[in-house]
Amino acid sequence: MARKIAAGNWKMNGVEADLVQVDALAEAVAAASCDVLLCPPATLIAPMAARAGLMDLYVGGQSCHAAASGAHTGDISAGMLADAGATHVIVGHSERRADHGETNEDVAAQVTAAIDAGLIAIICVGETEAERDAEVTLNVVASQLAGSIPTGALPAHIVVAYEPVWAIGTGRTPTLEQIAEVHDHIRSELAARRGGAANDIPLLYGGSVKPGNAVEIFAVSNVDGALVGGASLKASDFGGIIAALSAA
Ligand SMILES: O=C(CO)COP(=O)(O)O
Repeated sequence: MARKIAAGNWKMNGVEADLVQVDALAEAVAAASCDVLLCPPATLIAPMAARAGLMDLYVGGQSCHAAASGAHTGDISAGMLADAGATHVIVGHSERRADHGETNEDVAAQVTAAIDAGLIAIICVGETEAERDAEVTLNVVASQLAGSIPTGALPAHIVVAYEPVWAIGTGRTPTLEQIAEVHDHIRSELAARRGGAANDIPLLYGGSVKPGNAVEIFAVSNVDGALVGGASLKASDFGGIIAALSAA
């Protein structure tokens, strides 16, 4: 059985004053029966980790470079994220793939770097609206999985997040049947390569998850949690999602 994870991706939002949201999450985290992770901008990783103190809250990065160090202006390495207090890193988010031209090969190299630095890599996959309309969603997701996960990566070191691009920040979500179809497909694709160990890889759904739809999404087969954008910025919303996952 895979661990359950409620993960928040703050994207390029948040300044130090917003860390009060971490304090406000204390009760929800203390009551949680799932892992809780927040991925703030890199500038807030260290202060968030310090703020988390004795709380059972993991802190993660949103991206990392494949190299450990060197002449890569503006980039950050997995080792630097770990040094700042991160335990996880999101890789291959569709916004990185679109804004920075990251390919499956780039993502696979980042996953290797993350694991080498002792981080858990949260690998994002998902189709565009045009791909869904063309009925190639399952193929797209399968080829992203095949290309973005290095063969040597152990299940304990990776998490897969299914994030349909058209559902991100739009308030639209796939139907529960569509989520089940993709998550079941991801599980069987992983099992084809890794056998029974694939069952230990948490599969997160991401894209317009809110407290109001979390309960039904967490009841879907092979959904082990969520990667939450907008609703992770407010402790009251994210707390509701954590509670829904804990009860699932
Ligand atoms: O991209 C996402 C998380 O990585 C999802 O964002 P929203 O929850 O804002 O749709």
